[in-house]
Amino acid sequence: MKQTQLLDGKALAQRLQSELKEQIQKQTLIGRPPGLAVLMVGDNPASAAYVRNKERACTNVGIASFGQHFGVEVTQSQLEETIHRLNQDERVDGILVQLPLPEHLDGVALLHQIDPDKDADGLHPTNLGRLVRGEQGLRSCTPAGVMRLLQEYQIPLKGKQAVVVGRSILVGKPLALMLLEADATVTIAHSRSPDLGSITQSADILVGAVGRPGLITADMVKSGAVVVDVGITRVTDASGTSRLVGDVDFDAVQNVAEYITPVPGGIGPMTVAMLLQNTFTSYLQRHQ
Ligand SMILES: Nc1nc(=O)c2c([nH]1)NC[C@@H]1CN(c3ccc(C(=O)N[C@@H](CCC(=O)O)C(=O)O)cc3)C=[N+]21
Repeated sequence: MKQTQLLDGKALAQRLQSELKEQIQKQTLIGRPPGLAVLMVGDNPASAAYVRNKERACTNVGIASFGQHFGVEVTQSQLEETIHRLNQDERVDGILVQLPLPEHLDGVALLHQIDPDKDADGLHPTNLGRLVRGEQGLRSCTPAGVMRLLQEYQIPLKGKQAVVVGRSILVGKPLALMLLEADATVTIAHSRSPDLGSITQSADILVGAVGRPGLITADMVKSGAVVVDVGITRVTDASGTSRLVGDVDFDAVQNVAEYITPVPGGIGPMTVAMLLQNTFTSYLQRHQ
């Protein structure tokens, strides 16, 4: 059997971050570094770990962090006021509300309050609309990270069959549009799609973006396909050790796929790299 090739998101993300660091060091005319504000609510340990990762990555490349961590008792209007203040704050180029939020808060309403030009997550309706229209705009980080990784390995997309499993606003829907923009023939499948395997079998590019470990098994993958695993679930085994697993049964699928992303070390680090990139892009654009 031909050896599968890893799509090494971790290595590419590291390279992109050192390139970004150099670019930021060269921006002396603006007189301040780019700034990113990550807003987090509550004490979800996974979210806290991601937020720490993002802030560490900011420090590494020279982006100033204006993050705030709120207790679960914070109100919708307190968060809205915070966002309005950050919208006005000249030191801040990117604002991100870490999801998921506690039940009593309306995350969509918060997204609407973010200045679209500071929407580092690319989730404001204006930026999603720009994506639908094929206009320039800030793009959601995870799907942008998938596209950048595919580009790096020169995976052809034009005229290829792409199947995205998952239809979330964070990943599935925007990624489908980006693949379409790259001239792939795109199918979006999801938890209500009957006979998922027969759909995924047609994929030259197969993306798992559901968040259900082991959903994509080897029999669902066409020989020679490019398999991208966006799902990241933390599981704890019988001995009590926890680890991250994707939607793809990696051990079996690597015998069928030509290219595959690992979890961890695949799309996760690319998401962070794209967040930093978006922050830098809006920093430059706000000073043109
Ligand atoms: N507004 C918002 N925007 C997001 O982009 C967003 C979010 N909310 N909520 C949660 C998800 C999840 N997410 C990840 C980012 C980095 C890694 C990452 O760096 N993962 C590493 C491992 C990290 C570890 O070991 O814990 C890897 O896969 O190699 C994972 C997941 C961003 N998300």
